[in-house]
Amino acid sequence: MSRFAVEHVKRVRSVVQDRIATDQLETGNRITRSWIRCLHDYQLDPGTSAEPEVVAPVELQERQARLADVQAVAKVEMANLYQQLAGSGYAIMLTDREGVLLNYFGDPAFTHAASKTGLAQGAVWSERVQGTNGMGTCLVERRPITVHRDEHYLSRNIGLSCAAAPIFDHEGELVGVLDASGESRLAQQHTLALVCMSVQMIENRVFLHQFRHDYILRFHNRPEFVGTLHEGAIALSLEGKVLAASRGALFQLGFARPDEIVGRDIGELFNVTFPGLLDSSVRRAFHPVPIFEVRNSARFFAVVYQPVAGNGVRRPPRSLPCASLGSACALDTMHFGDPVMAAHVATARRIAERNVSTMLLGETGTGKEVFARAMHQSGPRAGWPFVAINCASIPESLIESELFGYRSGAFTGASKDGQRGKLLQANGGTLFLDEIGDMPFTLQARLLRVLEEREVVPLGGEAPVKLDIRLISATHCDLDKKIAAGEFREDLYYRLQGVTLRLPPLRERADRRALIAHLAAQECDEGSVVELDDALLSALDRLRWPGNVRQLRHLLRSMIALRESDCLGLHNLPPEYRFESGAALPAPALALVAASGSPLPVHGTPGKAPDLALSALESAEREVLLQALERHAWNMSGVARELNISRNTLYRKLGRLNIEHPDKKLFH
Ligand SMILES: Nc1ncnc2c1ncn2[C@@H]1O[C@H](COP(=O)(O)OP(=O)(O)OP(=O)(O)O)[C@@H](O)[C@H]1O
Repeated sequence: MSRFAVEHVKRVRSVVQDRIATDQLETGNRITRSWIRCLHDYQLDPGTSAEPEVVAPVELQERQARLADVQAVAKVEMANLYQQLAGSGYAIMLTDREGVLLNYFGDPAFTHAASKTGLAQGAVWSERVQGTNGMGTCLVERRPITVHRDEHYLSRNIGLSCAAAPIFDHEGELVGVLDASGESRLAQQHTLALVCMSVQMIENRVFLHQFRHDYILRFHNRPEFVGTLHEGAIALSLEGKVLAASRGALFQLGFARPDEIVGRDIGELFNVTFPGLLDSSVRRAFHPVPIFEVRNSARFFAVVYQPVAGNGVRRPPRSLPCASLGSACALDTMHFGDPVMAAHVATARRIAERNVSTMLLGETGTGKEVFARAMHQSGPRAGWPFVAINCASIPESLIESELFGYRSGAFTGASKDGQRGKLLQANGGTLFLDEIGDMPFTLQARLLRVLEEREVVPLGGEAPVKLDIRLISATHCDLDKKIAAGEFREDLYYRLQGVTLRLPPLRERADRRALIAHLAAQECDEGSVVELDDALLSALDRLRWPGNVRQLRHLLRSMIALRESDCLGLHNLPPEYRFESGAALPAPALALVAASGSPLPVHGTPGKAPDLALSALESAEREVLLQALERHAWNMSGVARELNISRNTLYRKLGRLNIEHPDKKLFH
């Protein structure tokens, strides 16, 4: 035994005996308490040279099978965590509740040394067998813990540094431990925080998977956190009774144990009715809706996800709104009888279960992202993340790290904790690559390689991480032209477009009127009903809608917000829309006519000067854009943000509407 080991054994014995002599068995920190258990209760020799205990292969398989649900999810998270820590000599391990090591991801530099101490599959790391250690002591304490170097009880383990966090099931039962262990000199402060985040992710995903055949309410007090590891999740029966709640849900609602809310009606927790909540989730196309908690009136944002079809799916009662019947309904709301959209929905349903890459084409605002989300919702990946990345709005220099992530210290300015790229954030779920036509050419080759090999190597990292994603891409560009111009790789194009769906512009949709009524209903507050009279519907039906469904939604939103009564008519239509719809001449268009001295040509009239060949609506749009540009002192990012469009879309609009900076300087 080395001199350090001998001194360690002496120190452990003296600390424990001191405590026993002074009758302080229950006091002290967690490490001391653990040492006392080891010597006093388990009668372990801190200097033992006994071989590490390992279960037989058959027993290991049985234990792995018992925790199959957790293991399936944990493997992905372990790979992600390993990737974040790779190169720092760490191994990531999962144990069951008896401390038997079920899975091991090891840094090659560490694996050899680790196997000597028993850090290998099948080894038993309970406190009773291995003394004070991350996994075993975490199981006893039921809390996250780090056990660093000579805080270990056995002298043979003092070269290790372990960060471990417990994994609980939805009933609050401890099911296992996730642990990152490495050689102590490489110990990092933030390791325990990363392990805790991974555990939270595992618990959430296991919850979503286990209750995938039930309704699941996912919520947070910030809308952007719904769908992230910070969210709370509550599984609901068809009648709206709480079946189970995730740890995050209990925490946010201020409950200590699941049995405090299981069996309650959702209306006892939030000021909503279950059918109302289902309805508004579907109507809002699965964007979080505000709800209020009953006890403290705290505001949350929530989405109800529908049961995924499959064996054992219980049929919803007849009284629920049609839109909430079954998971396929997310796709149902994509059309109201338009034959092109109906065919697309049918295709999307046929490929819902298969991992076919899909390319969505269509003008801006036709609903490509909404459609992609509906596809995600209707497939088996619904409980997993939907991650959208807009290739046009991220500066070229950042796209690579956004997509692939990076290891700590990979480049100047990189966060010290590294970052998990969007590809890995989407692991298990769907990655939506919006505006793919604007992806820089050099990055296209790298993306293609990742898609072919189905694994990612983060910037500055060495170890590849397996990738399991469904890919949906979208663009308004003519990719054929881009390929011909050498701006888009043909091989990537074929890899992305397993199935191509072109979403029709709003002006070509045969179900325009029904869609208008549907969106108007979505824009109303719960409980209120707004009617659109025939004259208004006809006027809206005649418009050309360059901004498609997005523009329609915004117009309806402002008309509904400004209404004086619940029946909307032509008088509610803003003046700039009236001319084109045939209702009246719009004020901004009049101003333009007056300024130019010419009559205003209708849209597309040939032979006119380009700056005048604008429809009334385009003139109005031009006016609105000019005002926004003035407001933001011609700052493009500010204008794009205010109008909720990408910078690329904004530049396209400026070109189309002949808007130039007054000083003809470059836009910034
Ligand atoms: N089927 C739909 N149901 C409800 N709302 C829709 C639908 N389609 C589009 N919208 C509305 O239009 C807005 C724009 O949709 P989305 O972002 O999906 O369009 P897009 O084609 O991806 O646009 P862009 O090319 O500019 O990114 C959405 O925020 C939503 O409000």
